[in-house]
Amino acid sequence: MNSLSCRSLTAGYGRLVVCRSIDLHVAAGEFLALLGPNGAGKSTLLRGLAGLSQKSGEVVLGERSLTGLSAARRARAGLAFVPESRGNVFASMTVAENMAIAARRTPQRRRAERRELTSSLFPVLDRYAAKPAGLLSGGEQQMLAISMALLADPAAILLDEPSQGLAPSVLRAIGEALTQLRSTGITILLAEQNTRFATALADRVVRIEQGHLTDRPAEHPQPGTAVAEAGR
Ligand SMILES: Nc1ncnc2c1ncn2[C@@H]1O[C@H](COP(=O)(O)OP(=O)(O)OP(=O)(O)O)[C@@H](O)[C@H]1O
Repeated sequence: MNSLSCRSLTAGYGRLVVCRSIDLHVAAGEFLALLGPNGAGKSTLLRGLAGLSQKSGEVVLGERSLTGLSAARRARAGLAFVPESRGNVFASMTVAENMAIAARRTPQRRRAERRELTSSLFPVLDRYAAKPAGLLSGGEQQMLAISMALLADPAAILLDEPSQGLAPSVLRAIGEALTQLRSTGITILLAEQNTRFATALADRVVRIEQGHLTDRPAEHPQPGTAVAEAGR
């Protein structure tokens, strides 16, 4: 696990600047939720950290500067990113093949440990090992996408609205998995519109509005206490 921070991060698309001069620090092992309404810039900030929309500023993972590195290199350096959109899996390949691809750079011994973790987070995927990933439900594809990110053995993970469009029971399963993941000590930055879901899980919450972090206080119950409720 490593801390993740950015300083004066500006991110956007082409000429469009969405996030301007963002300073953010996620401590090693912390679970931070980034909350904000539709279009506030949550995805753009995560994409900036991941190397997909950064225009300027610094991004640092642990002791290592990721500034100037491509998204692929940032991933290899230990920063995993699970984007918002569905279809973050290889649809025509089986669940097992998707997992094997995700774990290909992970050392053999560590790979077995990671596989044990993902199997315990999302046991349903074990039943579908031989099924083409494209035939999984949206929620199961989300579980597979998170599993694939974890199989690469990252130090920190960026999760973009994993709750989006999920049925309450699936949301509950994802929430429980994230609670379990939190206890492994991995650094987590979760972008969410679902305040209830995110505040139930996170150690700390920050808000973003119109591309700026704000000081507006957020509702913040004890970590992990309302996961089941948030999924109802
Ligand atoms: N690929 C893109 N090209 C141009 N503009 C974009 C692109 N993606 C997002 N935007 C714009 O950037 C702004 C912020 O969008 P972003 O997706 O970061 O917000 P968000 O907080 O994640 O919202 P949501 O919860 O709806 O996903 C919006 O005005 C959006 O239209």
